[in-house]
Amino acid sequence: MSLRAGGGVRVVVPASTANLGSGFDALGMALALHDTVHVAVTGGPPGSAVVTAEGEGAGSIPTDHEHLVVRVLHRTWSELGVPAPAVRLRCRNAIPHSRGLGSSAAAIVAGVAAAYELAGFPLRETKNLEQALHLAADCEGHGDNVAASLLGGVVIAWQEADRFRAASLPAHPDVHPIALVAGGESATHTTRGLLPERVPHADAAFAAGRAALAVHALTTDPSLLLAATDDRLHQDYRESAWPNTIELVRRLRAAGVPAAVSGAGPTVLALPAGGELPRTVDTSGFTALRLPVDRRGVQVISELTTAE
Ligand SMILES: Nc1ncnc2c1ncn2[C@@H]1O[C@H](COP(=O)(O)OP(=O)(O)O)[C@@H](O)[C@H]1O
Ligand SMILES: N[C@@H](CCOP(=O)(O)O)C(=O)O
Repeated sequence: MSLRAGGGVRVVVPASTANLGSGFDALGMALALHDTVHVAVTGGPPGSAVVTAEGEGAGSIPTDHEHLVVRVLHRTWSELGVPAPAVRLRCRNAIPHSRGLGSSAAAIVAGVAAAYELAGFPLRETKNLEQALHLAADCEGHGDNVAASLLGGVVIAWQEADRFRAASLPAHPDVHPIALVAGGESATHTTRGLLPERVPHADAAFAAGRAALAVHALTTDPSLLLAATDDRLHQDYRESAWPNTIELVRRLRAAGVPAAVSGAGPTVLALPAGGELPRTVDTSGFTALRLPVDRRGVQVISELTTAE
């Protein structure tokens, strides 16, 4: 692939559900709902960008160098030490924005992945993949959702010194995610502002046990998902932003369904045994989407394009 006019890539990137209840900023899972971004290198003024988008966010997101994917392309090329060419982007967005399904993380991963591949740093090489993960997490501010979109499967994200790292594990075949997508929006940076500086030691210990259990439950023994998805680190602190979301999580859990806020909300993630929600729980106001786990993470395909 090449940064010369005529080079291009198609990037297909999955949504994510972060936190999984107990694993605030540490656990994520990729979901089979995908955005597609075509990036073409053109012969226009270096650094310029023209974006067309259809689907989610079309009409409200920028169509120039302020577009999130373009900003990330530029930052990535700058870090790689290569000059930014002119680009044309075509985006088909299926991931709803500001709902807790990782739309910004997916856009960031699309930008980093496209920039790496076009600059000749393929993500199949471990060193490039590790650097790309760090850069994407640094753009997002935490690693859980970008790691899921980049790597697929169930991810564990952590930091060593200032370095973001992640590992991906395959989900158990009996994990059947249902996203109950809320009608309203909630910006992640707003609800991060509702979190306290400190939490009680007992809650930290509770979270450590349940998050470790969540890895076991998601990969090996889904019968433990109800206990594993119980949270004390973020959901209740954010309740004022989406009371209906918290109420639905409580009703599902009272009915024995493993449920948590998806990412920073307001969507609810349910992981019912057998993949069916009980009819007794009223989910009105939310749209249920069955979204299998995406196992592959971001896919980058080389494309030849027209140069202008
Ligand atoms: N595909 C996209 N293209 C451009 N910008 C995007 C895209 N997806 C998300 N964004 C930006 O990210 C914002 C949503 O980010 P955030 O509040 O973190 O919610 P989410 O949980 O959906 O990631 C959108 O309002 C938009 O500004
Ligand atoms: N751990 C983060 C996850 C945010 O995910 P998003 O998909 O809602 O952006 C948080 O809870 O803030």
